[in-house]
Amino acid sequence: MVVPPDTAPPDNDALWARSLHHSHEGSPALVDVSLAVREGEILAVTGPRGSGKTTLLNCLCGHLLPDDGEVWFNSVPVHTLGTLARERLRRDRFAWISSSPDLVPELTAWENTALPLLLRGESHRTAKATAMEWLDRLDVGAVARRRPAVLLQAERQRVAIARALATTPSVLFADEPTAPLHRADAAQVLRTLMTAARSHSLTVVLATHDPEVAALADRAVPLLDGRHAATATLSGAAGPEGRPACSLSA
Ligand SMILES: Nc1ncnc2c1ncn2[C@@H]1O[C@H](COP(=O)(O)OP(=O)(O)OP(=O)(O)O)[C@@H](O)[C@H]1O
Repeated sequence: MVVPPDTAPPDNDALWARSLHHSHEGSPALVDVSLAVREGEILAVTGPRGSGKTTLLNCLCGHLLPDDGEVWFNSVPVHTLGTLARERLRRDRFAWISSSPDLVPELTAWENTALPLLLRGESHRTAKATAMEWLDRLDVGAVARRRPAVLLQAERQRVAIARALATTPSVLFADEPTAPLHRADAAQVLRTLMTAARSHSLTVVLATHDPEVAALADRAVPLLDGRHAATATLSGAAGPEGRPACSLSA
């Protein structure tokens, strides 16, 4: 389906992007990608290495400004916001899980998990209780008082996931969230992540190259070389809920 240039973002879409273009140092990473993510939907962005998944997630969450195109979060035009407003949006409404857990080395596991809650203004007591609850759900409650340096990589990743979920964000961006975990570990962590997302009606945008991980999502948007991979064959095709699998302006 072609998105006409004067179309307003639909009310029931949490995230909506039109005709995104982005280049890294002159090399195109995203070319004319448009998509919509509904409230509470788990959307997988799939594709091989270098297909533009991370760049797309960064544009959607306002970390990167697209060279061209629009990104709307509810009724907020993210692409027009200044740096501070985009930082506030990411702090207050979004959470991000990457494939490498970027924990603060000086803080313990529970302090890392509580940090975004404290930055949002929650009390120390509430933030700690919420952090401990999520660390328990991710099976790392026992290491809550340890610093990242003495944790296993898999434990650090679970802490990073607990930190993201503890904020119950409006949108969770997860970029290969289980990449550093062994297969069985990854399956268990993904189940926890999906259960938490469903029970809290989180909107999730999940970048993955793994078809088994993508199969857990409600819908998948495949990228290849920065473009929607199915441009030629799927344009206008209905998705599982009777809407276009991905709206393209190409
Ligand atoms: N900071 C950067 N500087 C220069 N080129 C970049 C940068 N980030 C990404 N790229 C390039 O942009 C293209 C898309 O990269 P991107 O990381 O978005 O893809 P990806 O699908 O997430 O890949 P991966 O799974 O390897 O992370 C690739 O060609 C990549 O080399």
